[in-house]
Amino acid sequence: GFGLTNLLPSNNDQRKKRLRFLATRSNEESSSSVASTFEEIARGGQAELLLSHSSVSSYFEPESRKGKLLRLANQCRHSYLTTGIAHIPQFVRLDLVDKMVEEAINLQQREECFYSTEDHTVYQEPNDSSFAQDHPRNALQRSSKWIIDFDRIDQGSSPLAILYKSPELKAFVSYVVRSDSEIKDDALYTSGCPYNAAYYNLYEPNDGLGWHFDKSQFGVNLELQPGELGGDFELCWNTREDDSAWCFDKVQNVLDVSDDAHSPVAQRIQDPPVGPGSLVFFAGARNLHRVTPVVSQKPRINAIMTFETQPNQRPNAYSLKKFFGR
Ligand SMILES: O=C(O)CCC(=O)C(=O)O
Ligand SMILES: [Fe+2]
Repeated sequence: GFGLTNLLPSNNDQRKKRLRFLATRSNEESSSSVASTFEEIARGGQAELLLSHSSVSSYFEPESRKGKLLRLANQCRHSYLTTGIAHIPQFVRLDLVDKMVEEAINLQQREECFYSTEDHTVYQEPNDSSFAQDHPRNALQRSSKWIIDFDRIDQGSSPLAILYKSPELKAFVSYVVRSDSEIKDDALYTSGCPYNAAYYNLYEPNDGLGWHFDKSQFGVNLELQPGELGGDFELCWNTREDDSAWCFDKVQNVLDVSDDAHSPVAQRIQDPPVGPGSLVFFAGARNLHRVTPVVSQKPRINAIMTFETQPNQRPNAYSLKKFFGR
């Protein structure tokens, strides 16, 4: 399904009417008040907890240990470490969720987007001809979705860009995801890539994402318009011990039996029941994950924010070409 054709009525007059409606709506929006700082964005959602301490560096110091924020952070950290996923419902308010949904749809209408349809390997690495074509190293996955990448988002006014670039969010993400005992340095960086730093995903009917490992080290998923039917996020916990191990046997196992509900692999698939505004931390570089095909008409929309342990990191050319068209 191609987005524009699905979103707009097929009748020409109706299409024009719909476009006029969308245009008026976006004019009205820009004249209404827009949240332009992290503080404004955080109000009214669980993200507000990130404002409850005066400086970012004091969030997690002993004197605030009894705080709600630390409890939430520790719950997330524990869940992330033991299941590869942590879920915070209602992290951002619904009016901001609506703003982001509208931003994504408006950019898609203006064709500021890329529809990825190419098959890809699980590892997001080019084919290696020293392995058979059906070996997990080369096995192809079918995916399709729209991406509105970071470069297409208004850096000054988009709530997504403001959220992504805020030191408050980064400090929180760092606390949750960088808790492995082998990691001494807890620094975390936003991406050096102008495209995959933070982006919107739009899945229309039949769109979905095959099994894959992420190229960015840490991914945080902000759910905006979860799929009504289909479009489930599934993560297979413990697929590989580190970001570069191949673990062909485990990967093969997931590819072979994951659709069998009684298989041990299926039981390791995490699928949190998310709602609009949910924040989901997922260890996507280490754990195979996918999005099942969307069945209902309403598109599934979310935003992915990526973080790295080193500054100026970028995904490889393969991933940029296949998914971002860049
Ligand atoms: O859309 C999702 O829920 C997951 C997206 C994802 O895995 C990705 O963009 O790499
Ligand atoms: Fe992913």
